[in-house]
Amino acid sequence: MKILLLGKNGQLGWELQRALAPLGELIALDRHATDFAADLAQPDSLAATVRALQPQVIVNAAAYTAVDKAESEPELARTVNATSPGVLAQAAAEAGAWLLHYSTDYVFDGSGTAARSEDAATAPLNVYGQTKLEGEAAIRASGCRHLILRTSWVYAARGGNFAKTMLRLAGERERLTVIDDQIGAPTGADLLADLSAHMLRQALQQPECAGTYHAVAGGETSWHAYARHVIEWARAHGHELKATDIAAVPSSAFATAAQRPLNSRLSTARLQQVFGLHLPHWQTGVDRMLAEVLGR
Ligand SMILES: NC(=O)C1=CN([C@@H]2O[C@H](COP(=O)(O)OP(=O)(O)OC[C@H]3O[C@@H](n4cnc5c(N)ncnc54)[C@H](O)[C@@H]3O)[C@@H](O)[C@H]2O)C=CC1
Repeated sequence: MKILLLGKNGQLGWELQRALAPLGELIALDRHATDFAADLAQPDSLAATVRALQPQVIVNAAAYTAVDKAESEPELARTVNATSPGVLAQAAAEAGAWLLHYSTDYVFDGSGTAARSEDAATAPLNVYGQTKLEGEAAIRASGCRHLILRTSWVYAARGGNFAKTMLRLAGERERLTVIDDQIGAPTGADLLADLSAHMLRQALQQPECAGTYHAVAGGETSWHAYARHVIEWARAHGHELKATDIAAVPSSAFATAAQRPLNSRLSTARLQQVFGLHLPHWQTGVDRMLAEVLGR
């Protein structure tokens, strides 16, 4: 089996290179690939890449993920997050290939406190969420066999992430202020990549598993409790940090270009039921990432 992976160097793409490798011949590209066009800002070039490579599976880990910047670059965000996934989906439909694609909790408005199911009404608050939602719709409209995994608060050991930023700030300052009114589940790119591989393997055998799934780690937290957890973990493992006061503040204390949903709780009942997979608690993955990053 031939698998085409786009966006190979993002948080998720990097982990997918590992997780998808045992499933078949993996061709992993990023936007600067020279042999085959793989820049999602250039939708017209993508169909030729699919036709030339003839993959049985296309995995799209590429996305415009700069949530605040998207407010001032809506056209580029839309091209990368909606138009190009639609082109890939059309090409997949024509080739009889599967498309595995990722979306976000930001397709919802985050009202209330309940965990949302896949069928809950969408109402994005920002350009990024709107373009990701349009990408989902384009994939469904293409008629290709697909899996769309909506995830949230993705982190990875490689590259920058929220936990690393908190550790750096906690080393520099006595007082940190962190938002406590956005609730969600930090989800490791490694977990998401492993889920992807398992789900893909089953879906290839059972095409009726195609569809949209919420894929996030277990449990829930706020950014504030997440930051406290990270700092306490580091202290418990012998790291000296200056910060003694981790103050909880509302989202309104931080002015950002894009509005973010307060309630990012996603129900994973469908994923667990259809695929029989277990979603470990978010702290399990974060602790593992911290051990990797801090070398303990
Ligand atoms: N990071 C997060 O907190 C969340 C991410 N997601 C979704 O998960 C998926 C993976 O996200 P991450 O790995 O965290 O993002 P990332 O920002 O780490 O990686 C995105 C990748 O897309 C590539 N890319 C950007 N523009 C491109 C273009 N024009 N052509 C080709 N490649 C391009 C980037 O170079 C990068 O390698 C995306 O679909 C994202 O929308 C969903 C919810 C939360």
